[in-house]
Amino acid sequence: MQYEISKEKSAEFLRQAIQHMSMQDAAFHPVSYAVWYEYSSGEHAHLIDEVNSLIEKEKKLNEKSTAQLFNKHIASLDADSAQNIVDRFTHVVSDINASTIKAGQETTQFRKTLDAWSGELQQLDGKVASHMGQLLSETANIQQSMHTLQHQLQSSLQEITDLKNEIVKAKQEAISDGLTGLMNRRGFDLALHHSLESVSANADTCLIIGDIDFFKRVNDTYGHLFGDKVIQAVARIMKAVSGDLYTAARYGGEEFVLLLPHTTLETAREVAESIRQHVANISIKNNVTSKLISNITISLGVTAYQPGESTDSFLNRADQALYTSKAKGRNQVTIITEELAAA
Ligand SMILES: Nc1nc2c(ncn2[C@@H]2O[C@H](COP(=O)(O)OP(=O)(O)OP(=O)(O)O)[C@@H](O)[C@H]2O)c(=O)[nH]1
Repeated sequence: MQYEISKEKSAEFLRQAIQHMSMQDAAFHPVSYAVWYEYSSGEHAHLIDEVNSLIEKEKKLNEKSTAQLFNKHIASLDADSAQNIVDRFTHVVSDINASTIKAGQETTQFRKTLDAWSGELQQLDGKVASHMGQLLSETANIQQSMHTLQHQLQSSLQEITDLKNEIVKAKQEAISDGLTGLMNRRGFDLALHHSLESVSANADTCLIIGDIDFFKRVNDTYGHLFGDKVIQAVARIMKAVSGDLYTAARYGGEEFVLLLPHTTLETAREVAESIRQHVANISIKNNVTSKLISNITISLGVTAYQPGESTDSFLNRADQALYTSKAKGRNQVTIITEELAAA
């Protein structure tokens, strides 16, 4: 879905969407707003066809058919697009809410004025007093409708807040690893791109890739659950070593990465060496035999970013360093500089 449209055009879609929504049986909420916004934008031929045929059959869309349309045509959007829809809806509802509050205040003032006049006019002319009574009762009805609308808008705003929180949570979950709480590969790739795009990215940005040694054997010998505990223990080390300075992630099954901005290759090597040593000191209880298992090791590769190179080339060089460590017997750190990689 494209959102690169002019403000005027999007305001026009909003206006049309609200008009359509007001004619349906479904309440005003982000889901129906999203359906009608997309309908009004004219972008989704399938959505438009289905809405038109539903309206032809049912006259109005109810909650169920609106939710079905949303799930079928809109729920597949990514978190950013969903966020976009919610943000736009928040603005619309907040604006309407503000106008309603203002209109409510004006109606209250109007009623007060009528009340004051009513007393005076009653003494003068019975007919005028009767018209005044009608005006007062109609104003009271308007006031009641305003209260109801305000109440509905307040619940819409609450619903939007809940939805926003869910989106924030979904976004967070999309970039974190469930087993370790570290960033996952997707999150790391985003962080890496972001970091390398920044003007301060230079040769003092380093990357460490680590891979637990013979991990298949760990799983085969002690079981998958024990393997998970090992992964979690290594993740804790990565987290502790990173602090606020570096970005750590679980890049794959038993593979970890660490991005070190503003760090020399020598410091990165020391960090990698410290990770290696900490992992070699891991000791985990095997719940089946109650014995402590401590022969866990990790191989690591380290390299420095070469200004202008692609993220793939940066990652590949670190990977090359890691596999040199594996090939040389594991449980060690290898550094590859640009010159060595080219050789
Ligand atoms: N317990 C557990 N195992 C996993 C997980 N993800 C991947 N693995 C296992 O990790 C193992 C990786 O094995 P390999 O890629 O063959 O490598 P390795 O045995 O570590 O050997 P080297 O890397 O050459 O030292 C596989 O057996 C996967 O099943 C996970 O989340 N939990």
